[in-house]
Amino acid sequence: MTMISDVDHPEGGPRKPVLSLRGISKHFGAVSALTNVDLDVHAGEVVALVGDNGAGKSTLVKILAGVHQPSSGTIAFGGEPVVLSDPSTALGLGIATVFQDLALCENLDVVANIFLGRELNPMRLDEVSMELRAWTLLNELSARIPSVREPVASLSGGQRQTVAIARSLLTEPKLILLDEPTAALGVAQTAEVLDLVERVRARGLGVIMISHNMEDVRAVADRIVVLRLGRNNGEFEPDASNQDLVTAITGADENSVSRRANRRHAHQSPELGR
Ligand SMILES: Nc1ncnc2c1ncn2[C@@H]1O[C@H](COP(=O)(O)OP(=O)(O)OP(=O)(O)O)[C@@H](O)[C@H]1O
Repeated sequence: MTMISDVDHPEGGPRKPVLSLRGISKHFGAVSALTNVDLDVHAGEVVALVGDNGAGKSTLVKILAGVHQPSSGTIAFGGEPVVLSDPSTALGLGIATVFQDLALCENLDVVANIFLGRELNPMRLDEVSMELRAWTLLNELSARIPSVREPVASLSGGQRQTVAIARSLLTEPKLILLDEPTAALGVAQTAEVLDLVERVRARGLGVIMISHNMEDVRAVADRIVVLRLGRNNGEFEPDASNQDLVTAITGADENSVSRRANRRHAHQSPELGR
């Protein structure tokens, strides 16, 4: 597996980002979903994208996946300006996306799901080679899947997420976008998926992970980027204080959020966009 960063800079100069967004805006009619967003992501880096409901996270990921076109701004990928005109262009350039619904085919087995879509089997591998490739990929990810011939309908939430991530790695992307990979998972399955994210990072990929769960974000992210009302409202180290994060996400400081929560007799810590 080639590490992108080392190849880019054999003399050891400053690391170039694999992805650079400059001044990205997106309007849906009168709604400004994103305004002038700048963002860099490096190879081997996990960037957590956090923000309240409607902050623009999904819109940003959909622009990178080629689903939406930005209204203005530029995207550079691998140091070159790119136009992500549709999903297959984004995938072909090396940007893979795992959407929240995972887009798995319930009745098909793990191998068939990993190779779902003709563009993922360009070499027209036969069944045995496909099974071997799927096994190798899952082993590299230390995935806990009992059998690649299981229909995905019989797998746990964490295992299904694993299959979807393995499928996205088949095309050897340089950047992977994960849309709330731990949503609705229990403690053990969340830990399994976060381990998987670590292993994807270790392969030298850049990772953008949308999450509403600050514990997950702190566990795995190298950097936390906060979107608020469609703008980049600050970038934080994973050990940033809750107060700083809550302030950036909601615009209110944590104490005033807690006071409001107490008045409602809430027993949980402030919810961040959930
Ligand atoms: N296809 C669309 N048409 C019109 N408005 C849209 C569309 N997609 C998103 N929006 C609007 O853009 C804004 C940002 O939405 P987006 O889904 O990107 O936020 P988000 O941060 O992903 O929120 P959530 O955490 O709830 O998923 C919202 O005001 C939303 O209503």
